[in-house]
Amino acid sequence: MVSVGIVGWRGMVGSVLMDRMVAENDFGGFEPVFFSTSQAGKTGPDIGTGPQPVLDANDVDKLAEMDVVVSCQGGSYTEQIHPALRQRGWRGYWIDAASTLRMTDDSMIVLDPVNHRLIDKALESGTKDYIGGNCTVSLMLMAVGGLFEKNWIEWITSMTYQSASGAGANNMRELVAQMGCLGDSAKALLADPAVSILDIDRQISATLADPDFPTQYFGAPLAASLIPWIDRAMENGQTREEWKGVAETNKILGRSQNPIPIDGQCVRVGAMRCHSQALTIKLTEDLPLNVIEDAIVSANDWVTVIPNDKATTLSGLSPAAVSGTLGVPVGRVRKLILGPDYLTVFTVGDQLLWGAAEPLRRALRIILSYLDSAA
Ligand SMILES: NC(=O)C1=CN([C@@H]2O[C@H](COP(=O)(O)OP(=O)(O)OC[C@H]3O[C@@H](n4cnc5c(N)ncnc54)[C@H](OP(=O)(O)O)[C@@H]3O)[C@@H](O)[C@H]2O)C=CC1
Ligand SMILES: N[C@@H](CC(=O)OP(=O)(O)O)C(=O)O
Repeated sequence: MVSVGIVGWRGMVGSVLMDRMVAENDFGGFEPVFFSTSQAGKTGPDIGTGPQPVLDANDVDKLAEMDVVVSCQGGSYTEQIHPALRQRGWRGYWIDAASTLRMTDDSMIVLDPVNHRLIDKALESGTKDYIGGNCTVSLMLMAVGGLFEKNWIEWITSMTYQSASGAGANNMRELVAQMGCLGDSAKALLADPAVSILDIDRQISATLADPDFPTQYFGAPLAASLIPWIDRAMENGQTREEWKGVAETNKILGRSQNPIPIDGQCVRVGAMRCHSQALTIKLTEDLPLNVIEDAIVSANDWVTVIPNDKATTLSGLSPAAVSGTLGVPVGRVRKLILGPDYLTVFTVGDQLLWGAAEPLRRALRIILSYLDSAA
């Protein structure tokens, strides 16, 4: 039976992955083996088949016994373990959430509703590293993959509204702590309807500026504010998150030789786990909106078009509405006054599901079924 080593199952992305695998009955037909850098010898996650022993995730010999390794452990783990495994001749499949291997020549970025055909080709040609894409990129492609498929996109500029979860579990906690701190500081003033809103605003501003305001992880207030910087600086003035938009999208689409220009500003906002994006799309031709919407919704089973009215937008096109679901709504679809070939859309998606865990569990299924058919 195929053995699948799972590393990083305790973390945020890994826990979402475990939940999805249990929900989809993915555990079956292979032998799961759980690894941890800190819990070796303890009991693993409950996957409905009784307690699982946990092995040491730094034990390269044990990992090398696996046919497939799935890692949600993070980039430094990948940097250390992946080369060690390959150097000792391991030819197994490596599926990873971390960005480390995404742009290597030997890897495939997996987002099967968009690039299943390329994944199949990669399997046939012997590719062994299958890496989940950047969350913002994967969610953008889930939203408007239909327009890419039709070759209707000349370029895109994306303005993002990215959730705290993209920065990690501690950052999510810090966002909630910041919200709590602000709420507490204004509580007495809010209780008195006669208090001026400007007094409340002054109180909030003072709390945001207080040296004790919790900013250890974000480095700045996020609640009642935003942070227009994600990831590290690139030499050309982009942040790395912005660079990933063009680099990863074109790799996922297999267009590295003939890339579609994509650029914009990536901004952290006070949402918990859904990234939102406003896209300006330069179309290759003037297409009617109904034709555009048809192409968007027919691209995959999760994307929907939200009618461009206030009530439906408020109820269906927000992080609050989408959080914890696999749905990828696309709304505010209209032509810009810039011209008939300038389209704008707004889209929201769960950053931990389609943005991280879901492409990995589906890549595992594809690889297992490939191994099964090759056996
Ligand atoms: N966060 C995100 O939204 C996204 C993350 N990714 C990538 O996924 C990878 C993992 O990210 P993420 O899940 O956020 O990382 P986490 O920090 O949540 O988890 C990583 C590891 O930390 C260890 N750990 C230490 N203390 C705890 C604890 N109290 N609870 C749970 N785990 C703990 C666990 O390893 P051990 O069992 O060995 O102790 C765990 O596997 C990163 O490479 C990231 O780039 C990709 C897309 C989106
Ligand atoms: N950088 C993303 C999250 C993430 O982990 O991205 P990547 O997998 O590309 O490092 C964000 O902060 O929202």
